[in-house]
Amino acid sequence: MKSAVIVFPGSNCDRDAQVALASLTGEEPVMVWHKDGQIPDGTDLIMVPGGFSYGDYLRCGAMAANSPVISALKRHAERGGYVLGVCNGFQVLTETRLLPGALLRNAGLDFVCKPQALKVENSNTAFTSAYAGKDEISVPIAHHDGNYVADEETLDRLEGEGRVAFRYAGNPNGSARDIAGILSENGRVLGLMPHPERAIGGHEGGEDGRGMFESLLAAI
Ligand SMILES: NC(=O)CC[C@H](N)C(=O)O
Repeated sequence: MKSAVIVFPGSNCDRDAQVALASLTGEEPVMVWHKDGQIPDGTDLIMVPGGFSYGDYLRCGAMAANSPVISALKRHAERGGYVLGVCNGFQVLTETRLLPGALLRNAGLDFVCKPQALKVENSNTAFTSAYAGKDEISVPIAHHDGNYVADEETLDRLEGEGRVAFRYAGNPNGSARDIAGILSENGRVLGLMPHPERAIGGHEGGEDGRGMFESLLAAI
């Protein structure tokens, strides 16, 4: 599987993403500086990592969503390529409109940083098939703007189309309908606030994040 990780000024989970992809897919991802604007041909998966792109100024992800690499990201998604946006990456994907809705300040106004129980809401997707038969997993969260909102019609559509991939078991941030991660219409773009790349079985946050990479490997 050929993957790329986009790096913005202020990304801070890009190296975690690099380590997770290299160790779980067997191939080093290409690290793409956002200003270069180019994604190598033949890339299967683009990962938009977590962090504080442009210092979270204006709105989290808003400035990154206007950077030169975004047109290549959109072309990749339009061609049916896979995209995984984690935390700040999820915020970037909503700001680019590759995913619907928005991520607002946590309802409690605090930065939340802890292991988080998640319900696997749909294990019949390219990102979640490895979780089949597993209802609940634990993946770390670390954010201050994870409060997912969308209008009722959009939320109903996401649920009706099986595009809610993960829900929080114990809502940490006020997200509508406990939503932790959603898919695009074609099921190939996943945005989620929890960090699977920090839970791959090392010394950090357990190993329940591995399933997302293993599912992708099987799908691709
Ligand atoms: N870990 C992250 O990606 C943080 C995301 C974002 N900057 C927030 O705090 O909401």
